[in-house]
Amino acid sequence: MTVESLSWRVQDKSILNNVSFSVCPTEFVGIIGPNGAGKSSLLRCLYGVNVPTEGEVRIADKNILEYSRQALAQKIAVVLQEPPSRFELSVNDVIAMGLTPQKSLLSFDNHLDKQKVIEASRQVDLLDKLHQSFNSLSGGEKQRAMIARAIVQDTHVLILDEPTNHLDIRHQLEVLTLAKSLQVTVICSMHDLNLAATFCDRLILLDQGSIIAEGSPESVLTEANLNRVFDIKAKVDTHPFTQKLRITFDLGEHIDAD
Ligand SMILES: Nc1ncnc2c1ncn2[C@@H]1O[C@H](COP(=O)(O)OP(=O)(O)OP(=O)(O)O)[C@@H](O)[C@H]1O
Repeated sequence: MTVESLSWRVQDKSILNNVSFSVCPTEFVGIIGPNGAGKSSLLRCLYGVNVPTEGEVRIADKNILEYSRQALAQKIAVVLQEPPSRFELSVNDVIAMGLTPQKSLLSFDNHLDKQKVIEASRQVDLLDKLHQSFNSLSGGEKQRAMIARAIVQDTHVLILDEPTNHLDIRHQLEVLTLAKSLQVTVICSMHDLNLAATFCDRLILLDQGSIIAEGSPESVLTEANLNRVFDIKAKVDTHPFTQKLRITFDLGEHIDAD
């Protein structure tokens, strides 16, 4: 996926300014930045809901706006911050909806399809809830069901908008570990900088619609960048378990981060 000189304006307000980057196959890219920085707006451009005012998003060297809805759904699976609440369906049926883009209009679910749904529900720890109604799931369980739906969609690109919203810490780690293990390209907006440091190969730091820094977690999650963009005092050192970066922060009253 390549994003080229992308700008997006609404009602004469500039939300995204001249954003460019490329994502390599199987790379796990995190989009970070403060509230209102433009993370969700950028993701919506990547899956074709926001139409860029300037620039374009390309997959396999073709503008995504030139793909049909079904063709795009064969390329990109999306899990949003808030799971839809209108599904009067079982968990099994919601997950099985992920199979639709790969199928022709009149085909029925076969044994392999059923196996895919069972396997995905097992991966997100919902096997025992397959026959429960989707609406009766907790917020975190709904989120995991939507991730299972994205898994069965079987695309090369997975876009996750704050996927750990609603999840307890164990499920946060499990869902991100699972996303990383899928060996697909993942583009994921995140607020938790420690999870971003642990799971992402590359980070894009957005502020007021522009890329402030891009690169390895070590090059992006610097104390100077974090202090500037989030207006906090940050300390960056090494996580004792993972040996990745660990970020601790404060409004500046308790630490001296000079
Ligand atoms: N359709 C729209 N019409 C008007 N303004 C919009 C629209 N969509 C987004 N915005 C504005 O664009 C800015 C960026 O919003 P966006 O949701 O992309 O930020 P974000 O980085 O995802 O924020 P958060 O971390 O709070 O989820 C915000 O100021 C928002 O109000």
